[in-house]
Amino acid sequence: MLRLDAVTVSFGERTALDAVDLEVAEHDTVCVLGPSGSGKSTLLRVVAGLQEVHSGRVLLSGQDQTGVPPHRRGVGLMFQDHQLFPQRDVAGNVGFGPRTHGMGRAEADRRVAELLDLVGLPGAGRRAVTALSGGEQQRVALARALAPEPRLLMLDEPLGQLDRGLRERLVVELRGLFRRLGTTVLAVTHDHGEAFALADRVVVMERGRIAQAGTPLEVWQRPASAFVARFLGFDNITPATVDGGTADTAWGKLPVPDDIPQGGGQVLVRPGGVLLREPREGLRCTVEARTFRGGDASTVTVLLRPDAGPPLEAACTLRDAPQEGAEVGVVFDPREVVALGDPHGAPDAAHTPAPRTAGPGQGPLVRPGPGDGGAVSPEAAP
Ligand SMILES: Nc1ncnc2c1ncn2[C@@H]1O[C@H](COP(=O)(O)OP(=O)(O)OP(=O)(O)O)[C@@H](O)[C@H]1O
Repeated sequence: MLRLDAVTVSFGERTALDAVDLEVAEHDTVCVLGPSGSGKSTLLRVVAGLQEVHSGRVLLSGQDQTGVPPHRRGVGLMFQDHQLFPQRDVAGNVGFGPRTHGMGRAEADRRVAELLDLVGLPGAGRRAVTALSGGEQQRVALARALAPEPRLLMLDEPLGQLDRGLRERLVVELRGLFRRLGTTVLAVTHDHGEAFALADRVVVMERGRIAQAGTPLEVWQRPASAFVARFLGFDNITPATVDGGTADTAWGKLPVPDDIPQGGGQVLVRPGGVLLREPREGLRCTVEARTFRGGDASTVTVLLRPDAGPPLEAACTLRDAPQEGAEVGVVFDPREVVALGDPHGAPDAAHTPAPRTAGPGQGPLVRPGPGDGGAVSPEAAP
């Protein structure tokens, strides 16, 4: 459906997109994730035809879009701030695209009613958009973006301004809606929880480049670099030398999975792999703090200060969480130890899945769950 070939965009000295290759298969939802300034919005603008490329090409359904103006590309774009027309009512907003494309009034009215049903606002056509809640405006904006039946729907921080509870609900609804309609979606967000809940594939950007692309589960289970791991909220990262079944680290010798690359590099230990024991066992640590993870008060992150090495985070249930100031021992679960690629963010070839162009329904769905501030969290992943 969509292909970017080595797309580069520069603003003066600043390279916003640096030879980006990307594919989005028909019916897939791809979420582009990344910190502020990593190039996410520029990527959408390039596909929409709102931003010229300095080199490379954008292809939609195999056709080079060079020189094709935005309104002829057949893509829909929904911005973070909705950009609804305040002087028009809900129906006027949703019907705007079809009407300007020459659809008759009766047919456009039917379409508007259909779309309002679809987004959960049946009968809201005559309401003033200024009198709607943020979540309702969001739905109207979505219905308006869907109305011209774009071959590709692009969403820029679609749930960015909504409160957390609403985002959690809407992200599940959106996913269901896109599945039912078979819409092809390219969305950008800086919230990894949202991306993991919505996407068949996620693309993590770092300074204008793709740091990793894969299914949510692949990226979550095997972050390709320290940058990706830290962006996903993992902090237990340390240099390591792997020899056989152990890694020599600042925390001592860690057991590692059999398939981990040998030699020098960095490892990540996911918090679930930091197991709390009696103080006599394993690496001795002091409990510095305990924090709740997102909305799930039963899961706690325990921040540990080890006798040796950088701080560690352990995940455990509230029931099992030791008190602040307590002394504990830590042992490591090798299944939660992951080798990371280049610390500067270049993908580790061994762990970066090749871009996939599969059809719908093949990506794992990571259900909303507890998270550290995100709308939904991939921590619910298996
Ligand atoms: N019109 C412009 N003129 C100059 N620099 C720009 C322009 N648009 C974007 N940039 C720069 O290009 C880089 C990428 O910007 P972009 O808006 O794509 O990032 P982003 O990942 O969407 O960020 P955010 O999450 O903050 O929206 C940034 O360094 C930004 O300052």
